[in-house]
Amino acid sequence: MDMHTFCRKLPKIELHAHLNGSLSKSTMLHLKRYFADSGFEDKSNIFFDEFQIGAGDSRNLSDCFQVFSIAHSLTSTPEALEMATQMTLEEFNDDGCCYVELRSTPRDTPYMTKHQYIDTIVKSMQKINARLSIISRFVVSVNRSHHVSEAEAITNLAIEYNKKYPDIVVGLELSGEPTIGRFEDFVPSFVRAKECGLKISLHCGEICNSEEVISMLNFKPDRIGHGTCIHPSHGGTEDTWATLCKIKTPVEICLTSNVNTKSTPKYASHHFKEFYNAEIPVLICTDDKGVFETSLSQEYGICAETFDLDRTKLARLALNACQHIFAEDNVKRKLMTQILNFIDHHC
Ligand SMILES: CNc1ncnc2c1ncn2[C@@H]1O[C@H](COP(=O)(O)O)[C@@H](O)[C@H]1O
Ligand SMILES: [Zn+2]
Repeated sequence: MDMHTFCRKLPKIELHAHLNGSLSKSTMLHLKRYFADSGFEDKSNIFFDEFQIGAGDSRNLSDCFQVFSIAHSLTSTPEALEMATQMTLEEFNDDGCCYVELRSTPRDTPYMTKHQYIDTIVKSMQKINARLSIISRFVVSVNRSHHVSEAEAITNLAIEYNKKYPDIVVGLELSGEPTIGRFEDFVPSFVRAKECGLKISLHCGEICNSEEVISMLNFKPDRIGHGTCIHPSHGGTEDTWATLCKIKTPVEICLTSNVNTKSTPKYASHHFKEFYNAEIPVLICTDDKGVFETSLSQEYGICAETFDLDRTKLARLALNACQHIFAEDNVKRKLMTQILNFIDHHC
C-alpha cells in the first residue's frame, strides 16, 4: 500500500472543521442548482477562484474572512443547509474519517432563524449517523467579531440543544477574525457553557497576542485551535510556551490552512514540530477543506512527509486524537478499537 492509500484508509478523527469553509466545489455546485431550481433569488456568484485559497494565493489570513459570505449565500435555507451538512459529512466519510466534529455559527437568514439553523444541523447529523459508518457531532461556534449579546444568544442555544440532544451537540468554540473582539468579553458565555457540561475549544494564538493566549490557556479549555503564535520562535513568548508545556492543552493543528493563509511560511517551519517534540497532544485537522482545497487524508500525508513520520507514528496520531474527542467514552472506546485494529493489520 502506498502512503497516499495508507492515509486514506487510516481511520481518522476530524476535530476542527467549519461547515461553511468545508463546502467542496461539487457541494457548492449542487447547492447552486438547488437555488436555481427552487426559484429562490440566487445571490451567490460563485467564483471558485475567489472562494478557494490554494497554495501560492496572494491573500492572507485577514483576507480569508471575506470568502465565507460566498458559502453563506448557499446555506441560507433549511433545505440547503441540510444538503450542505450531509454532503460534507459524506465527503469526510469517503475520505476515511471515522469521527467528525463539525462546527458552525448558527445565524439568522431571510429564510430561517438561528434556532432553525441548529435544529437543521442536528437533524441532518442524526440522519447521517443512522445511514453511514462515520460518527458525527456538532460543536456550536461563537464568532468573536459579533456582539457579545449575539454570543450570549448562541450560548443559550448551545446549552438548550446539548440538553435536548446530548449525543449530537457536544461543545462550544470561539472562532472568527482574530484581530476583532476580545476574549475576555466572551468569558462569561464560555464559563456558563462549561458549567452546563459543554466541552470548550478556543481558536488561540492564530495571530500574535501573548496576553490573550495566556488568558485563554488559563481558562483551561478542553482543546485549542491552531496555537500558531505560542512557541517563542513563532511569535510567542517564553511565558506562553511554558504555560502550554505545563498544562499540555491538546492543539488542533491545521497545516494547510496555516500555510495558505501565510500564518506559517512553509510546512517545514510549522509549529507542529515543536509541539510534537514537547509531547503536547497534536490533532491533525483540516479547518476549511473547501477553502484550502484539502482533505484530512491529505493533511496526514503532508504531516508524514514534512516531519518524516512512519506509518506507525502517523496512525498513533489518529489513535491519540480519540482521547480528546468531545463525545462520550463509549464512542472513544469504539474508535480506539477500530484504529488499533487497523494498526495491527497495516503497520
Ligand atoms: C482560517 N482560520 C480561521 N480562523 C478563525 N475562524 C475561522 C477560520 N476559518 C473559518 N472560521 C470561522 O468559520 C466561519 C465559517 O463557517 P461557519 O459559517 O461557522 O459554518 C467563518 O465565518 C469564521 O467565523
Ligand atoms: Zn478554524
